[in-house]
Amino acid sequence: MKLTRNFCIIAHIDHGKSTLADRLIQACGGITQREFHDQMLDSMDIERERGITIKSNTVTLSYAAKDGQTYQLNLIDTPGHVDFSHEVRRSLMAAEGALMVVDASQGVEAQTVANLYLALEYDLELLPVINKIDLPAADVERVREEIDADLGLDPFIAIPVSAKTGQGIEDVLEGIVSHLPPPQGDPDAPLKALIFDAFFDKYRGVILQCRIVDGTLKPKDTIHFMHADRDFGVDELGYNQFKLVPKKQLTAGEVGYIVAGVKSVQDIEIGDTITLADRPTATPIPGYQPARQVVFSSVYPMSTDEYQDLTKALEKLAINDAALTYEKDSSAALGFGFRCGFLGLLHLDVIQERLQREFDIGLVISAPSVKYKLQLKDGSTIDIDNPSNWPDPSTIDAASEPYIRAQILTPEEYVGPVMELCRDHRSESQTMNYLSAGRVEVVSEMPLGEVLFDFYGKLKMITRGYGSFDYVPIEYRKTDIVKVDILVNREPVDALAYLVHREKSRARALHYCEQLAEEIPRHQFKIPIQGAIGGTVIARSTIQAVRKDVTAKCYGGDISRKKKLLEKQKKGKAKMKQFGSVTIPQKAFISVLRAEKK
Ligand SMILES: Nc1nc2c(ncn2[C@@H]2O[C@H](COP(=O)(O)OP(=O)(O)OP(=O)(O)O)[C@@H](O)[C@H]2O)c(=O)[nH]1
Repeated sequence: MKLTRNFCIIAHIDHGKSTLADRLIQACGGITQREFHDQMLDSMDIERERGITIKSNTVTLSYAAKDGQTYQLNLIDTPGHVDFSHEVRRSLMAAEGALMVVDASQGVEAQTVANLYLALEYDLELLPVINKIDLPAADVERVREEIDADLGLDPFIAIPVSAKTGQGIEDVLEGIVSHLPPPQGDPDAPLKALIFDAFFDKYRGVILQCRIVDGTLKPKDTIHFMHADRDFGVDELGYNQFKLVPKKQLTAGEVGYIVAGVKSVQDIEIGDTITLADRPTATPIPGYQPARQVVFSSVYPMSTDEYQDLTKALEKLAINDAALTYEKDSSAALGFGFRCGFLGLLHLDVIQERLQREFDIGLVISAPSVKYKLQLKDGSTIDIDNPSNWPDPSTIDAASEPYIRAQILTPEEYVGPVMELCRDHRSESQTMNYLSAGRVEVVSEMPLGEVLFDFYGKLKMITRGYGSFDYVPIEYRKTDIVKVDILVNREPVDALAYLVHREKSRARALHYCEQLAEEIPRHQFKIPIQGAIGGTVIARSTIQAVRKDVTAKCYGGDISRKKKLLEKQKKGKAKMKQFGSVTIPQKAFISVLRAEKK
């Protein structure tokens, strides 16, 4: 155990966590140059395109240090986005130390601080790494000052590196060995191990990633999941070295994989403690938190023929993503679909893209919503995340919605606009802390529902890209929420209904109406589009009538051209939805929601 180091890399998004991980792996000969390709740990296509690490992966490296000893380094990768903070927590729980990467040109940002707090919560030893020193804008001394003043870490142990050129990588490996502590634990005690991740393999079922805290685990042992209260027999265990490398045992302090006949990640709970069924430990590892879905949205296939495909696709995605929940939902306008729960807006985006890209299903997705708590006049309380379940307003006594504490770091000159942005998004309190190097931390308590749509994009715009943002959920607070219906030709399109604070209801309804008026083609009659609360119309626009003959310009002469045009029109129709007598293109739904997210 003295020769083992379990560590994570934490960083603000884009500061180079994945690139540094790749470099460390390469330096330890974890993979040959030929096999090596950039962003090794980001395996999914979408992740690679977006440059965001979503599923954590772990890898065991062997490092021959300058002291003549060979160390086993377990690098536990962590996702880099607020949506996945519970996954970050689990990774941190599996480690004793963390490399805290700070970009030498950007300095400390919101997620650097948020990650620092998380790491301190789990008592991790931190080793600061100043990355991207090859950049002309790199300012290592300024970043050292920030590490001291803003993070409270020892600036003199910070290691300057370039994950791009490889400069300083050896120093990082030496720093890991000398600065981060080895694990502790008793190999003879009853088994206590943390399941910190899991992924699904077509041939082997679920591969569990675990950190053994105490005890020893061997093939053929029966493991017991303490929170899920389920037993599984261990078929195989070993180290993750890009390939799964089977071993005879995993023991206290080690990190490795387990194959145990688990069929779907939904069958177990990540973050759970496993122990031996016939010699259990008395208490699970503390700090367990189940994944929390905070954003909900309905997903419908564009064409009802695709419902089965959508069902299968969601099943497949959920097998590998324990944080995705879905249940049957139906809409008068769109037919059968699913109500899905997500960790945040990015998680929703990723799932939506995968459904469309990997499974090629045309989708209509309703406006994302948070979960509201309602106190009814009959004394009961209900949770509502779906506008279609919104009760008659006269039965509601009080409503509350989830609030967050948002933490924004911005250069001083943008503080005014940032505060204004927060106020525009119903911020209830704002405090400012002046940091080093002319930066300010703005802490604001505001509704989660307000940051779902356009907050992050606007923040980036008003701070010219320098502002950064993170948040933690805090509590539910009283609110005044209304349900807005969107009516096309006087018929409500239920998939477009949304829940919103009364103050914001008109502006959003206007936006919907205008957007739909732009996207819905003219029909042979006039189409009113309205936003309404109950029976009261709060916004409206109109699509004028037109009579359109697509073949008119063919002078009747060219038959094949005429055919082609009709064919084209037919194809176009496949992407249209019929609502009463009005045809709405899929594009219209998408653009209403898109514009909202910006
Ligand atoms: N010039 C320079 N660029 C770097 C260096 N390290 C990383 N980058 C670049 O910075 C960008 C972000 O790097 P990533 O490794 O993807 O960052 P990350 O922190 O893992 O980002 P997420 O996975 O999205 O959390 C990429 O374009 C890298 O090529 C470096 O040392 N020098």
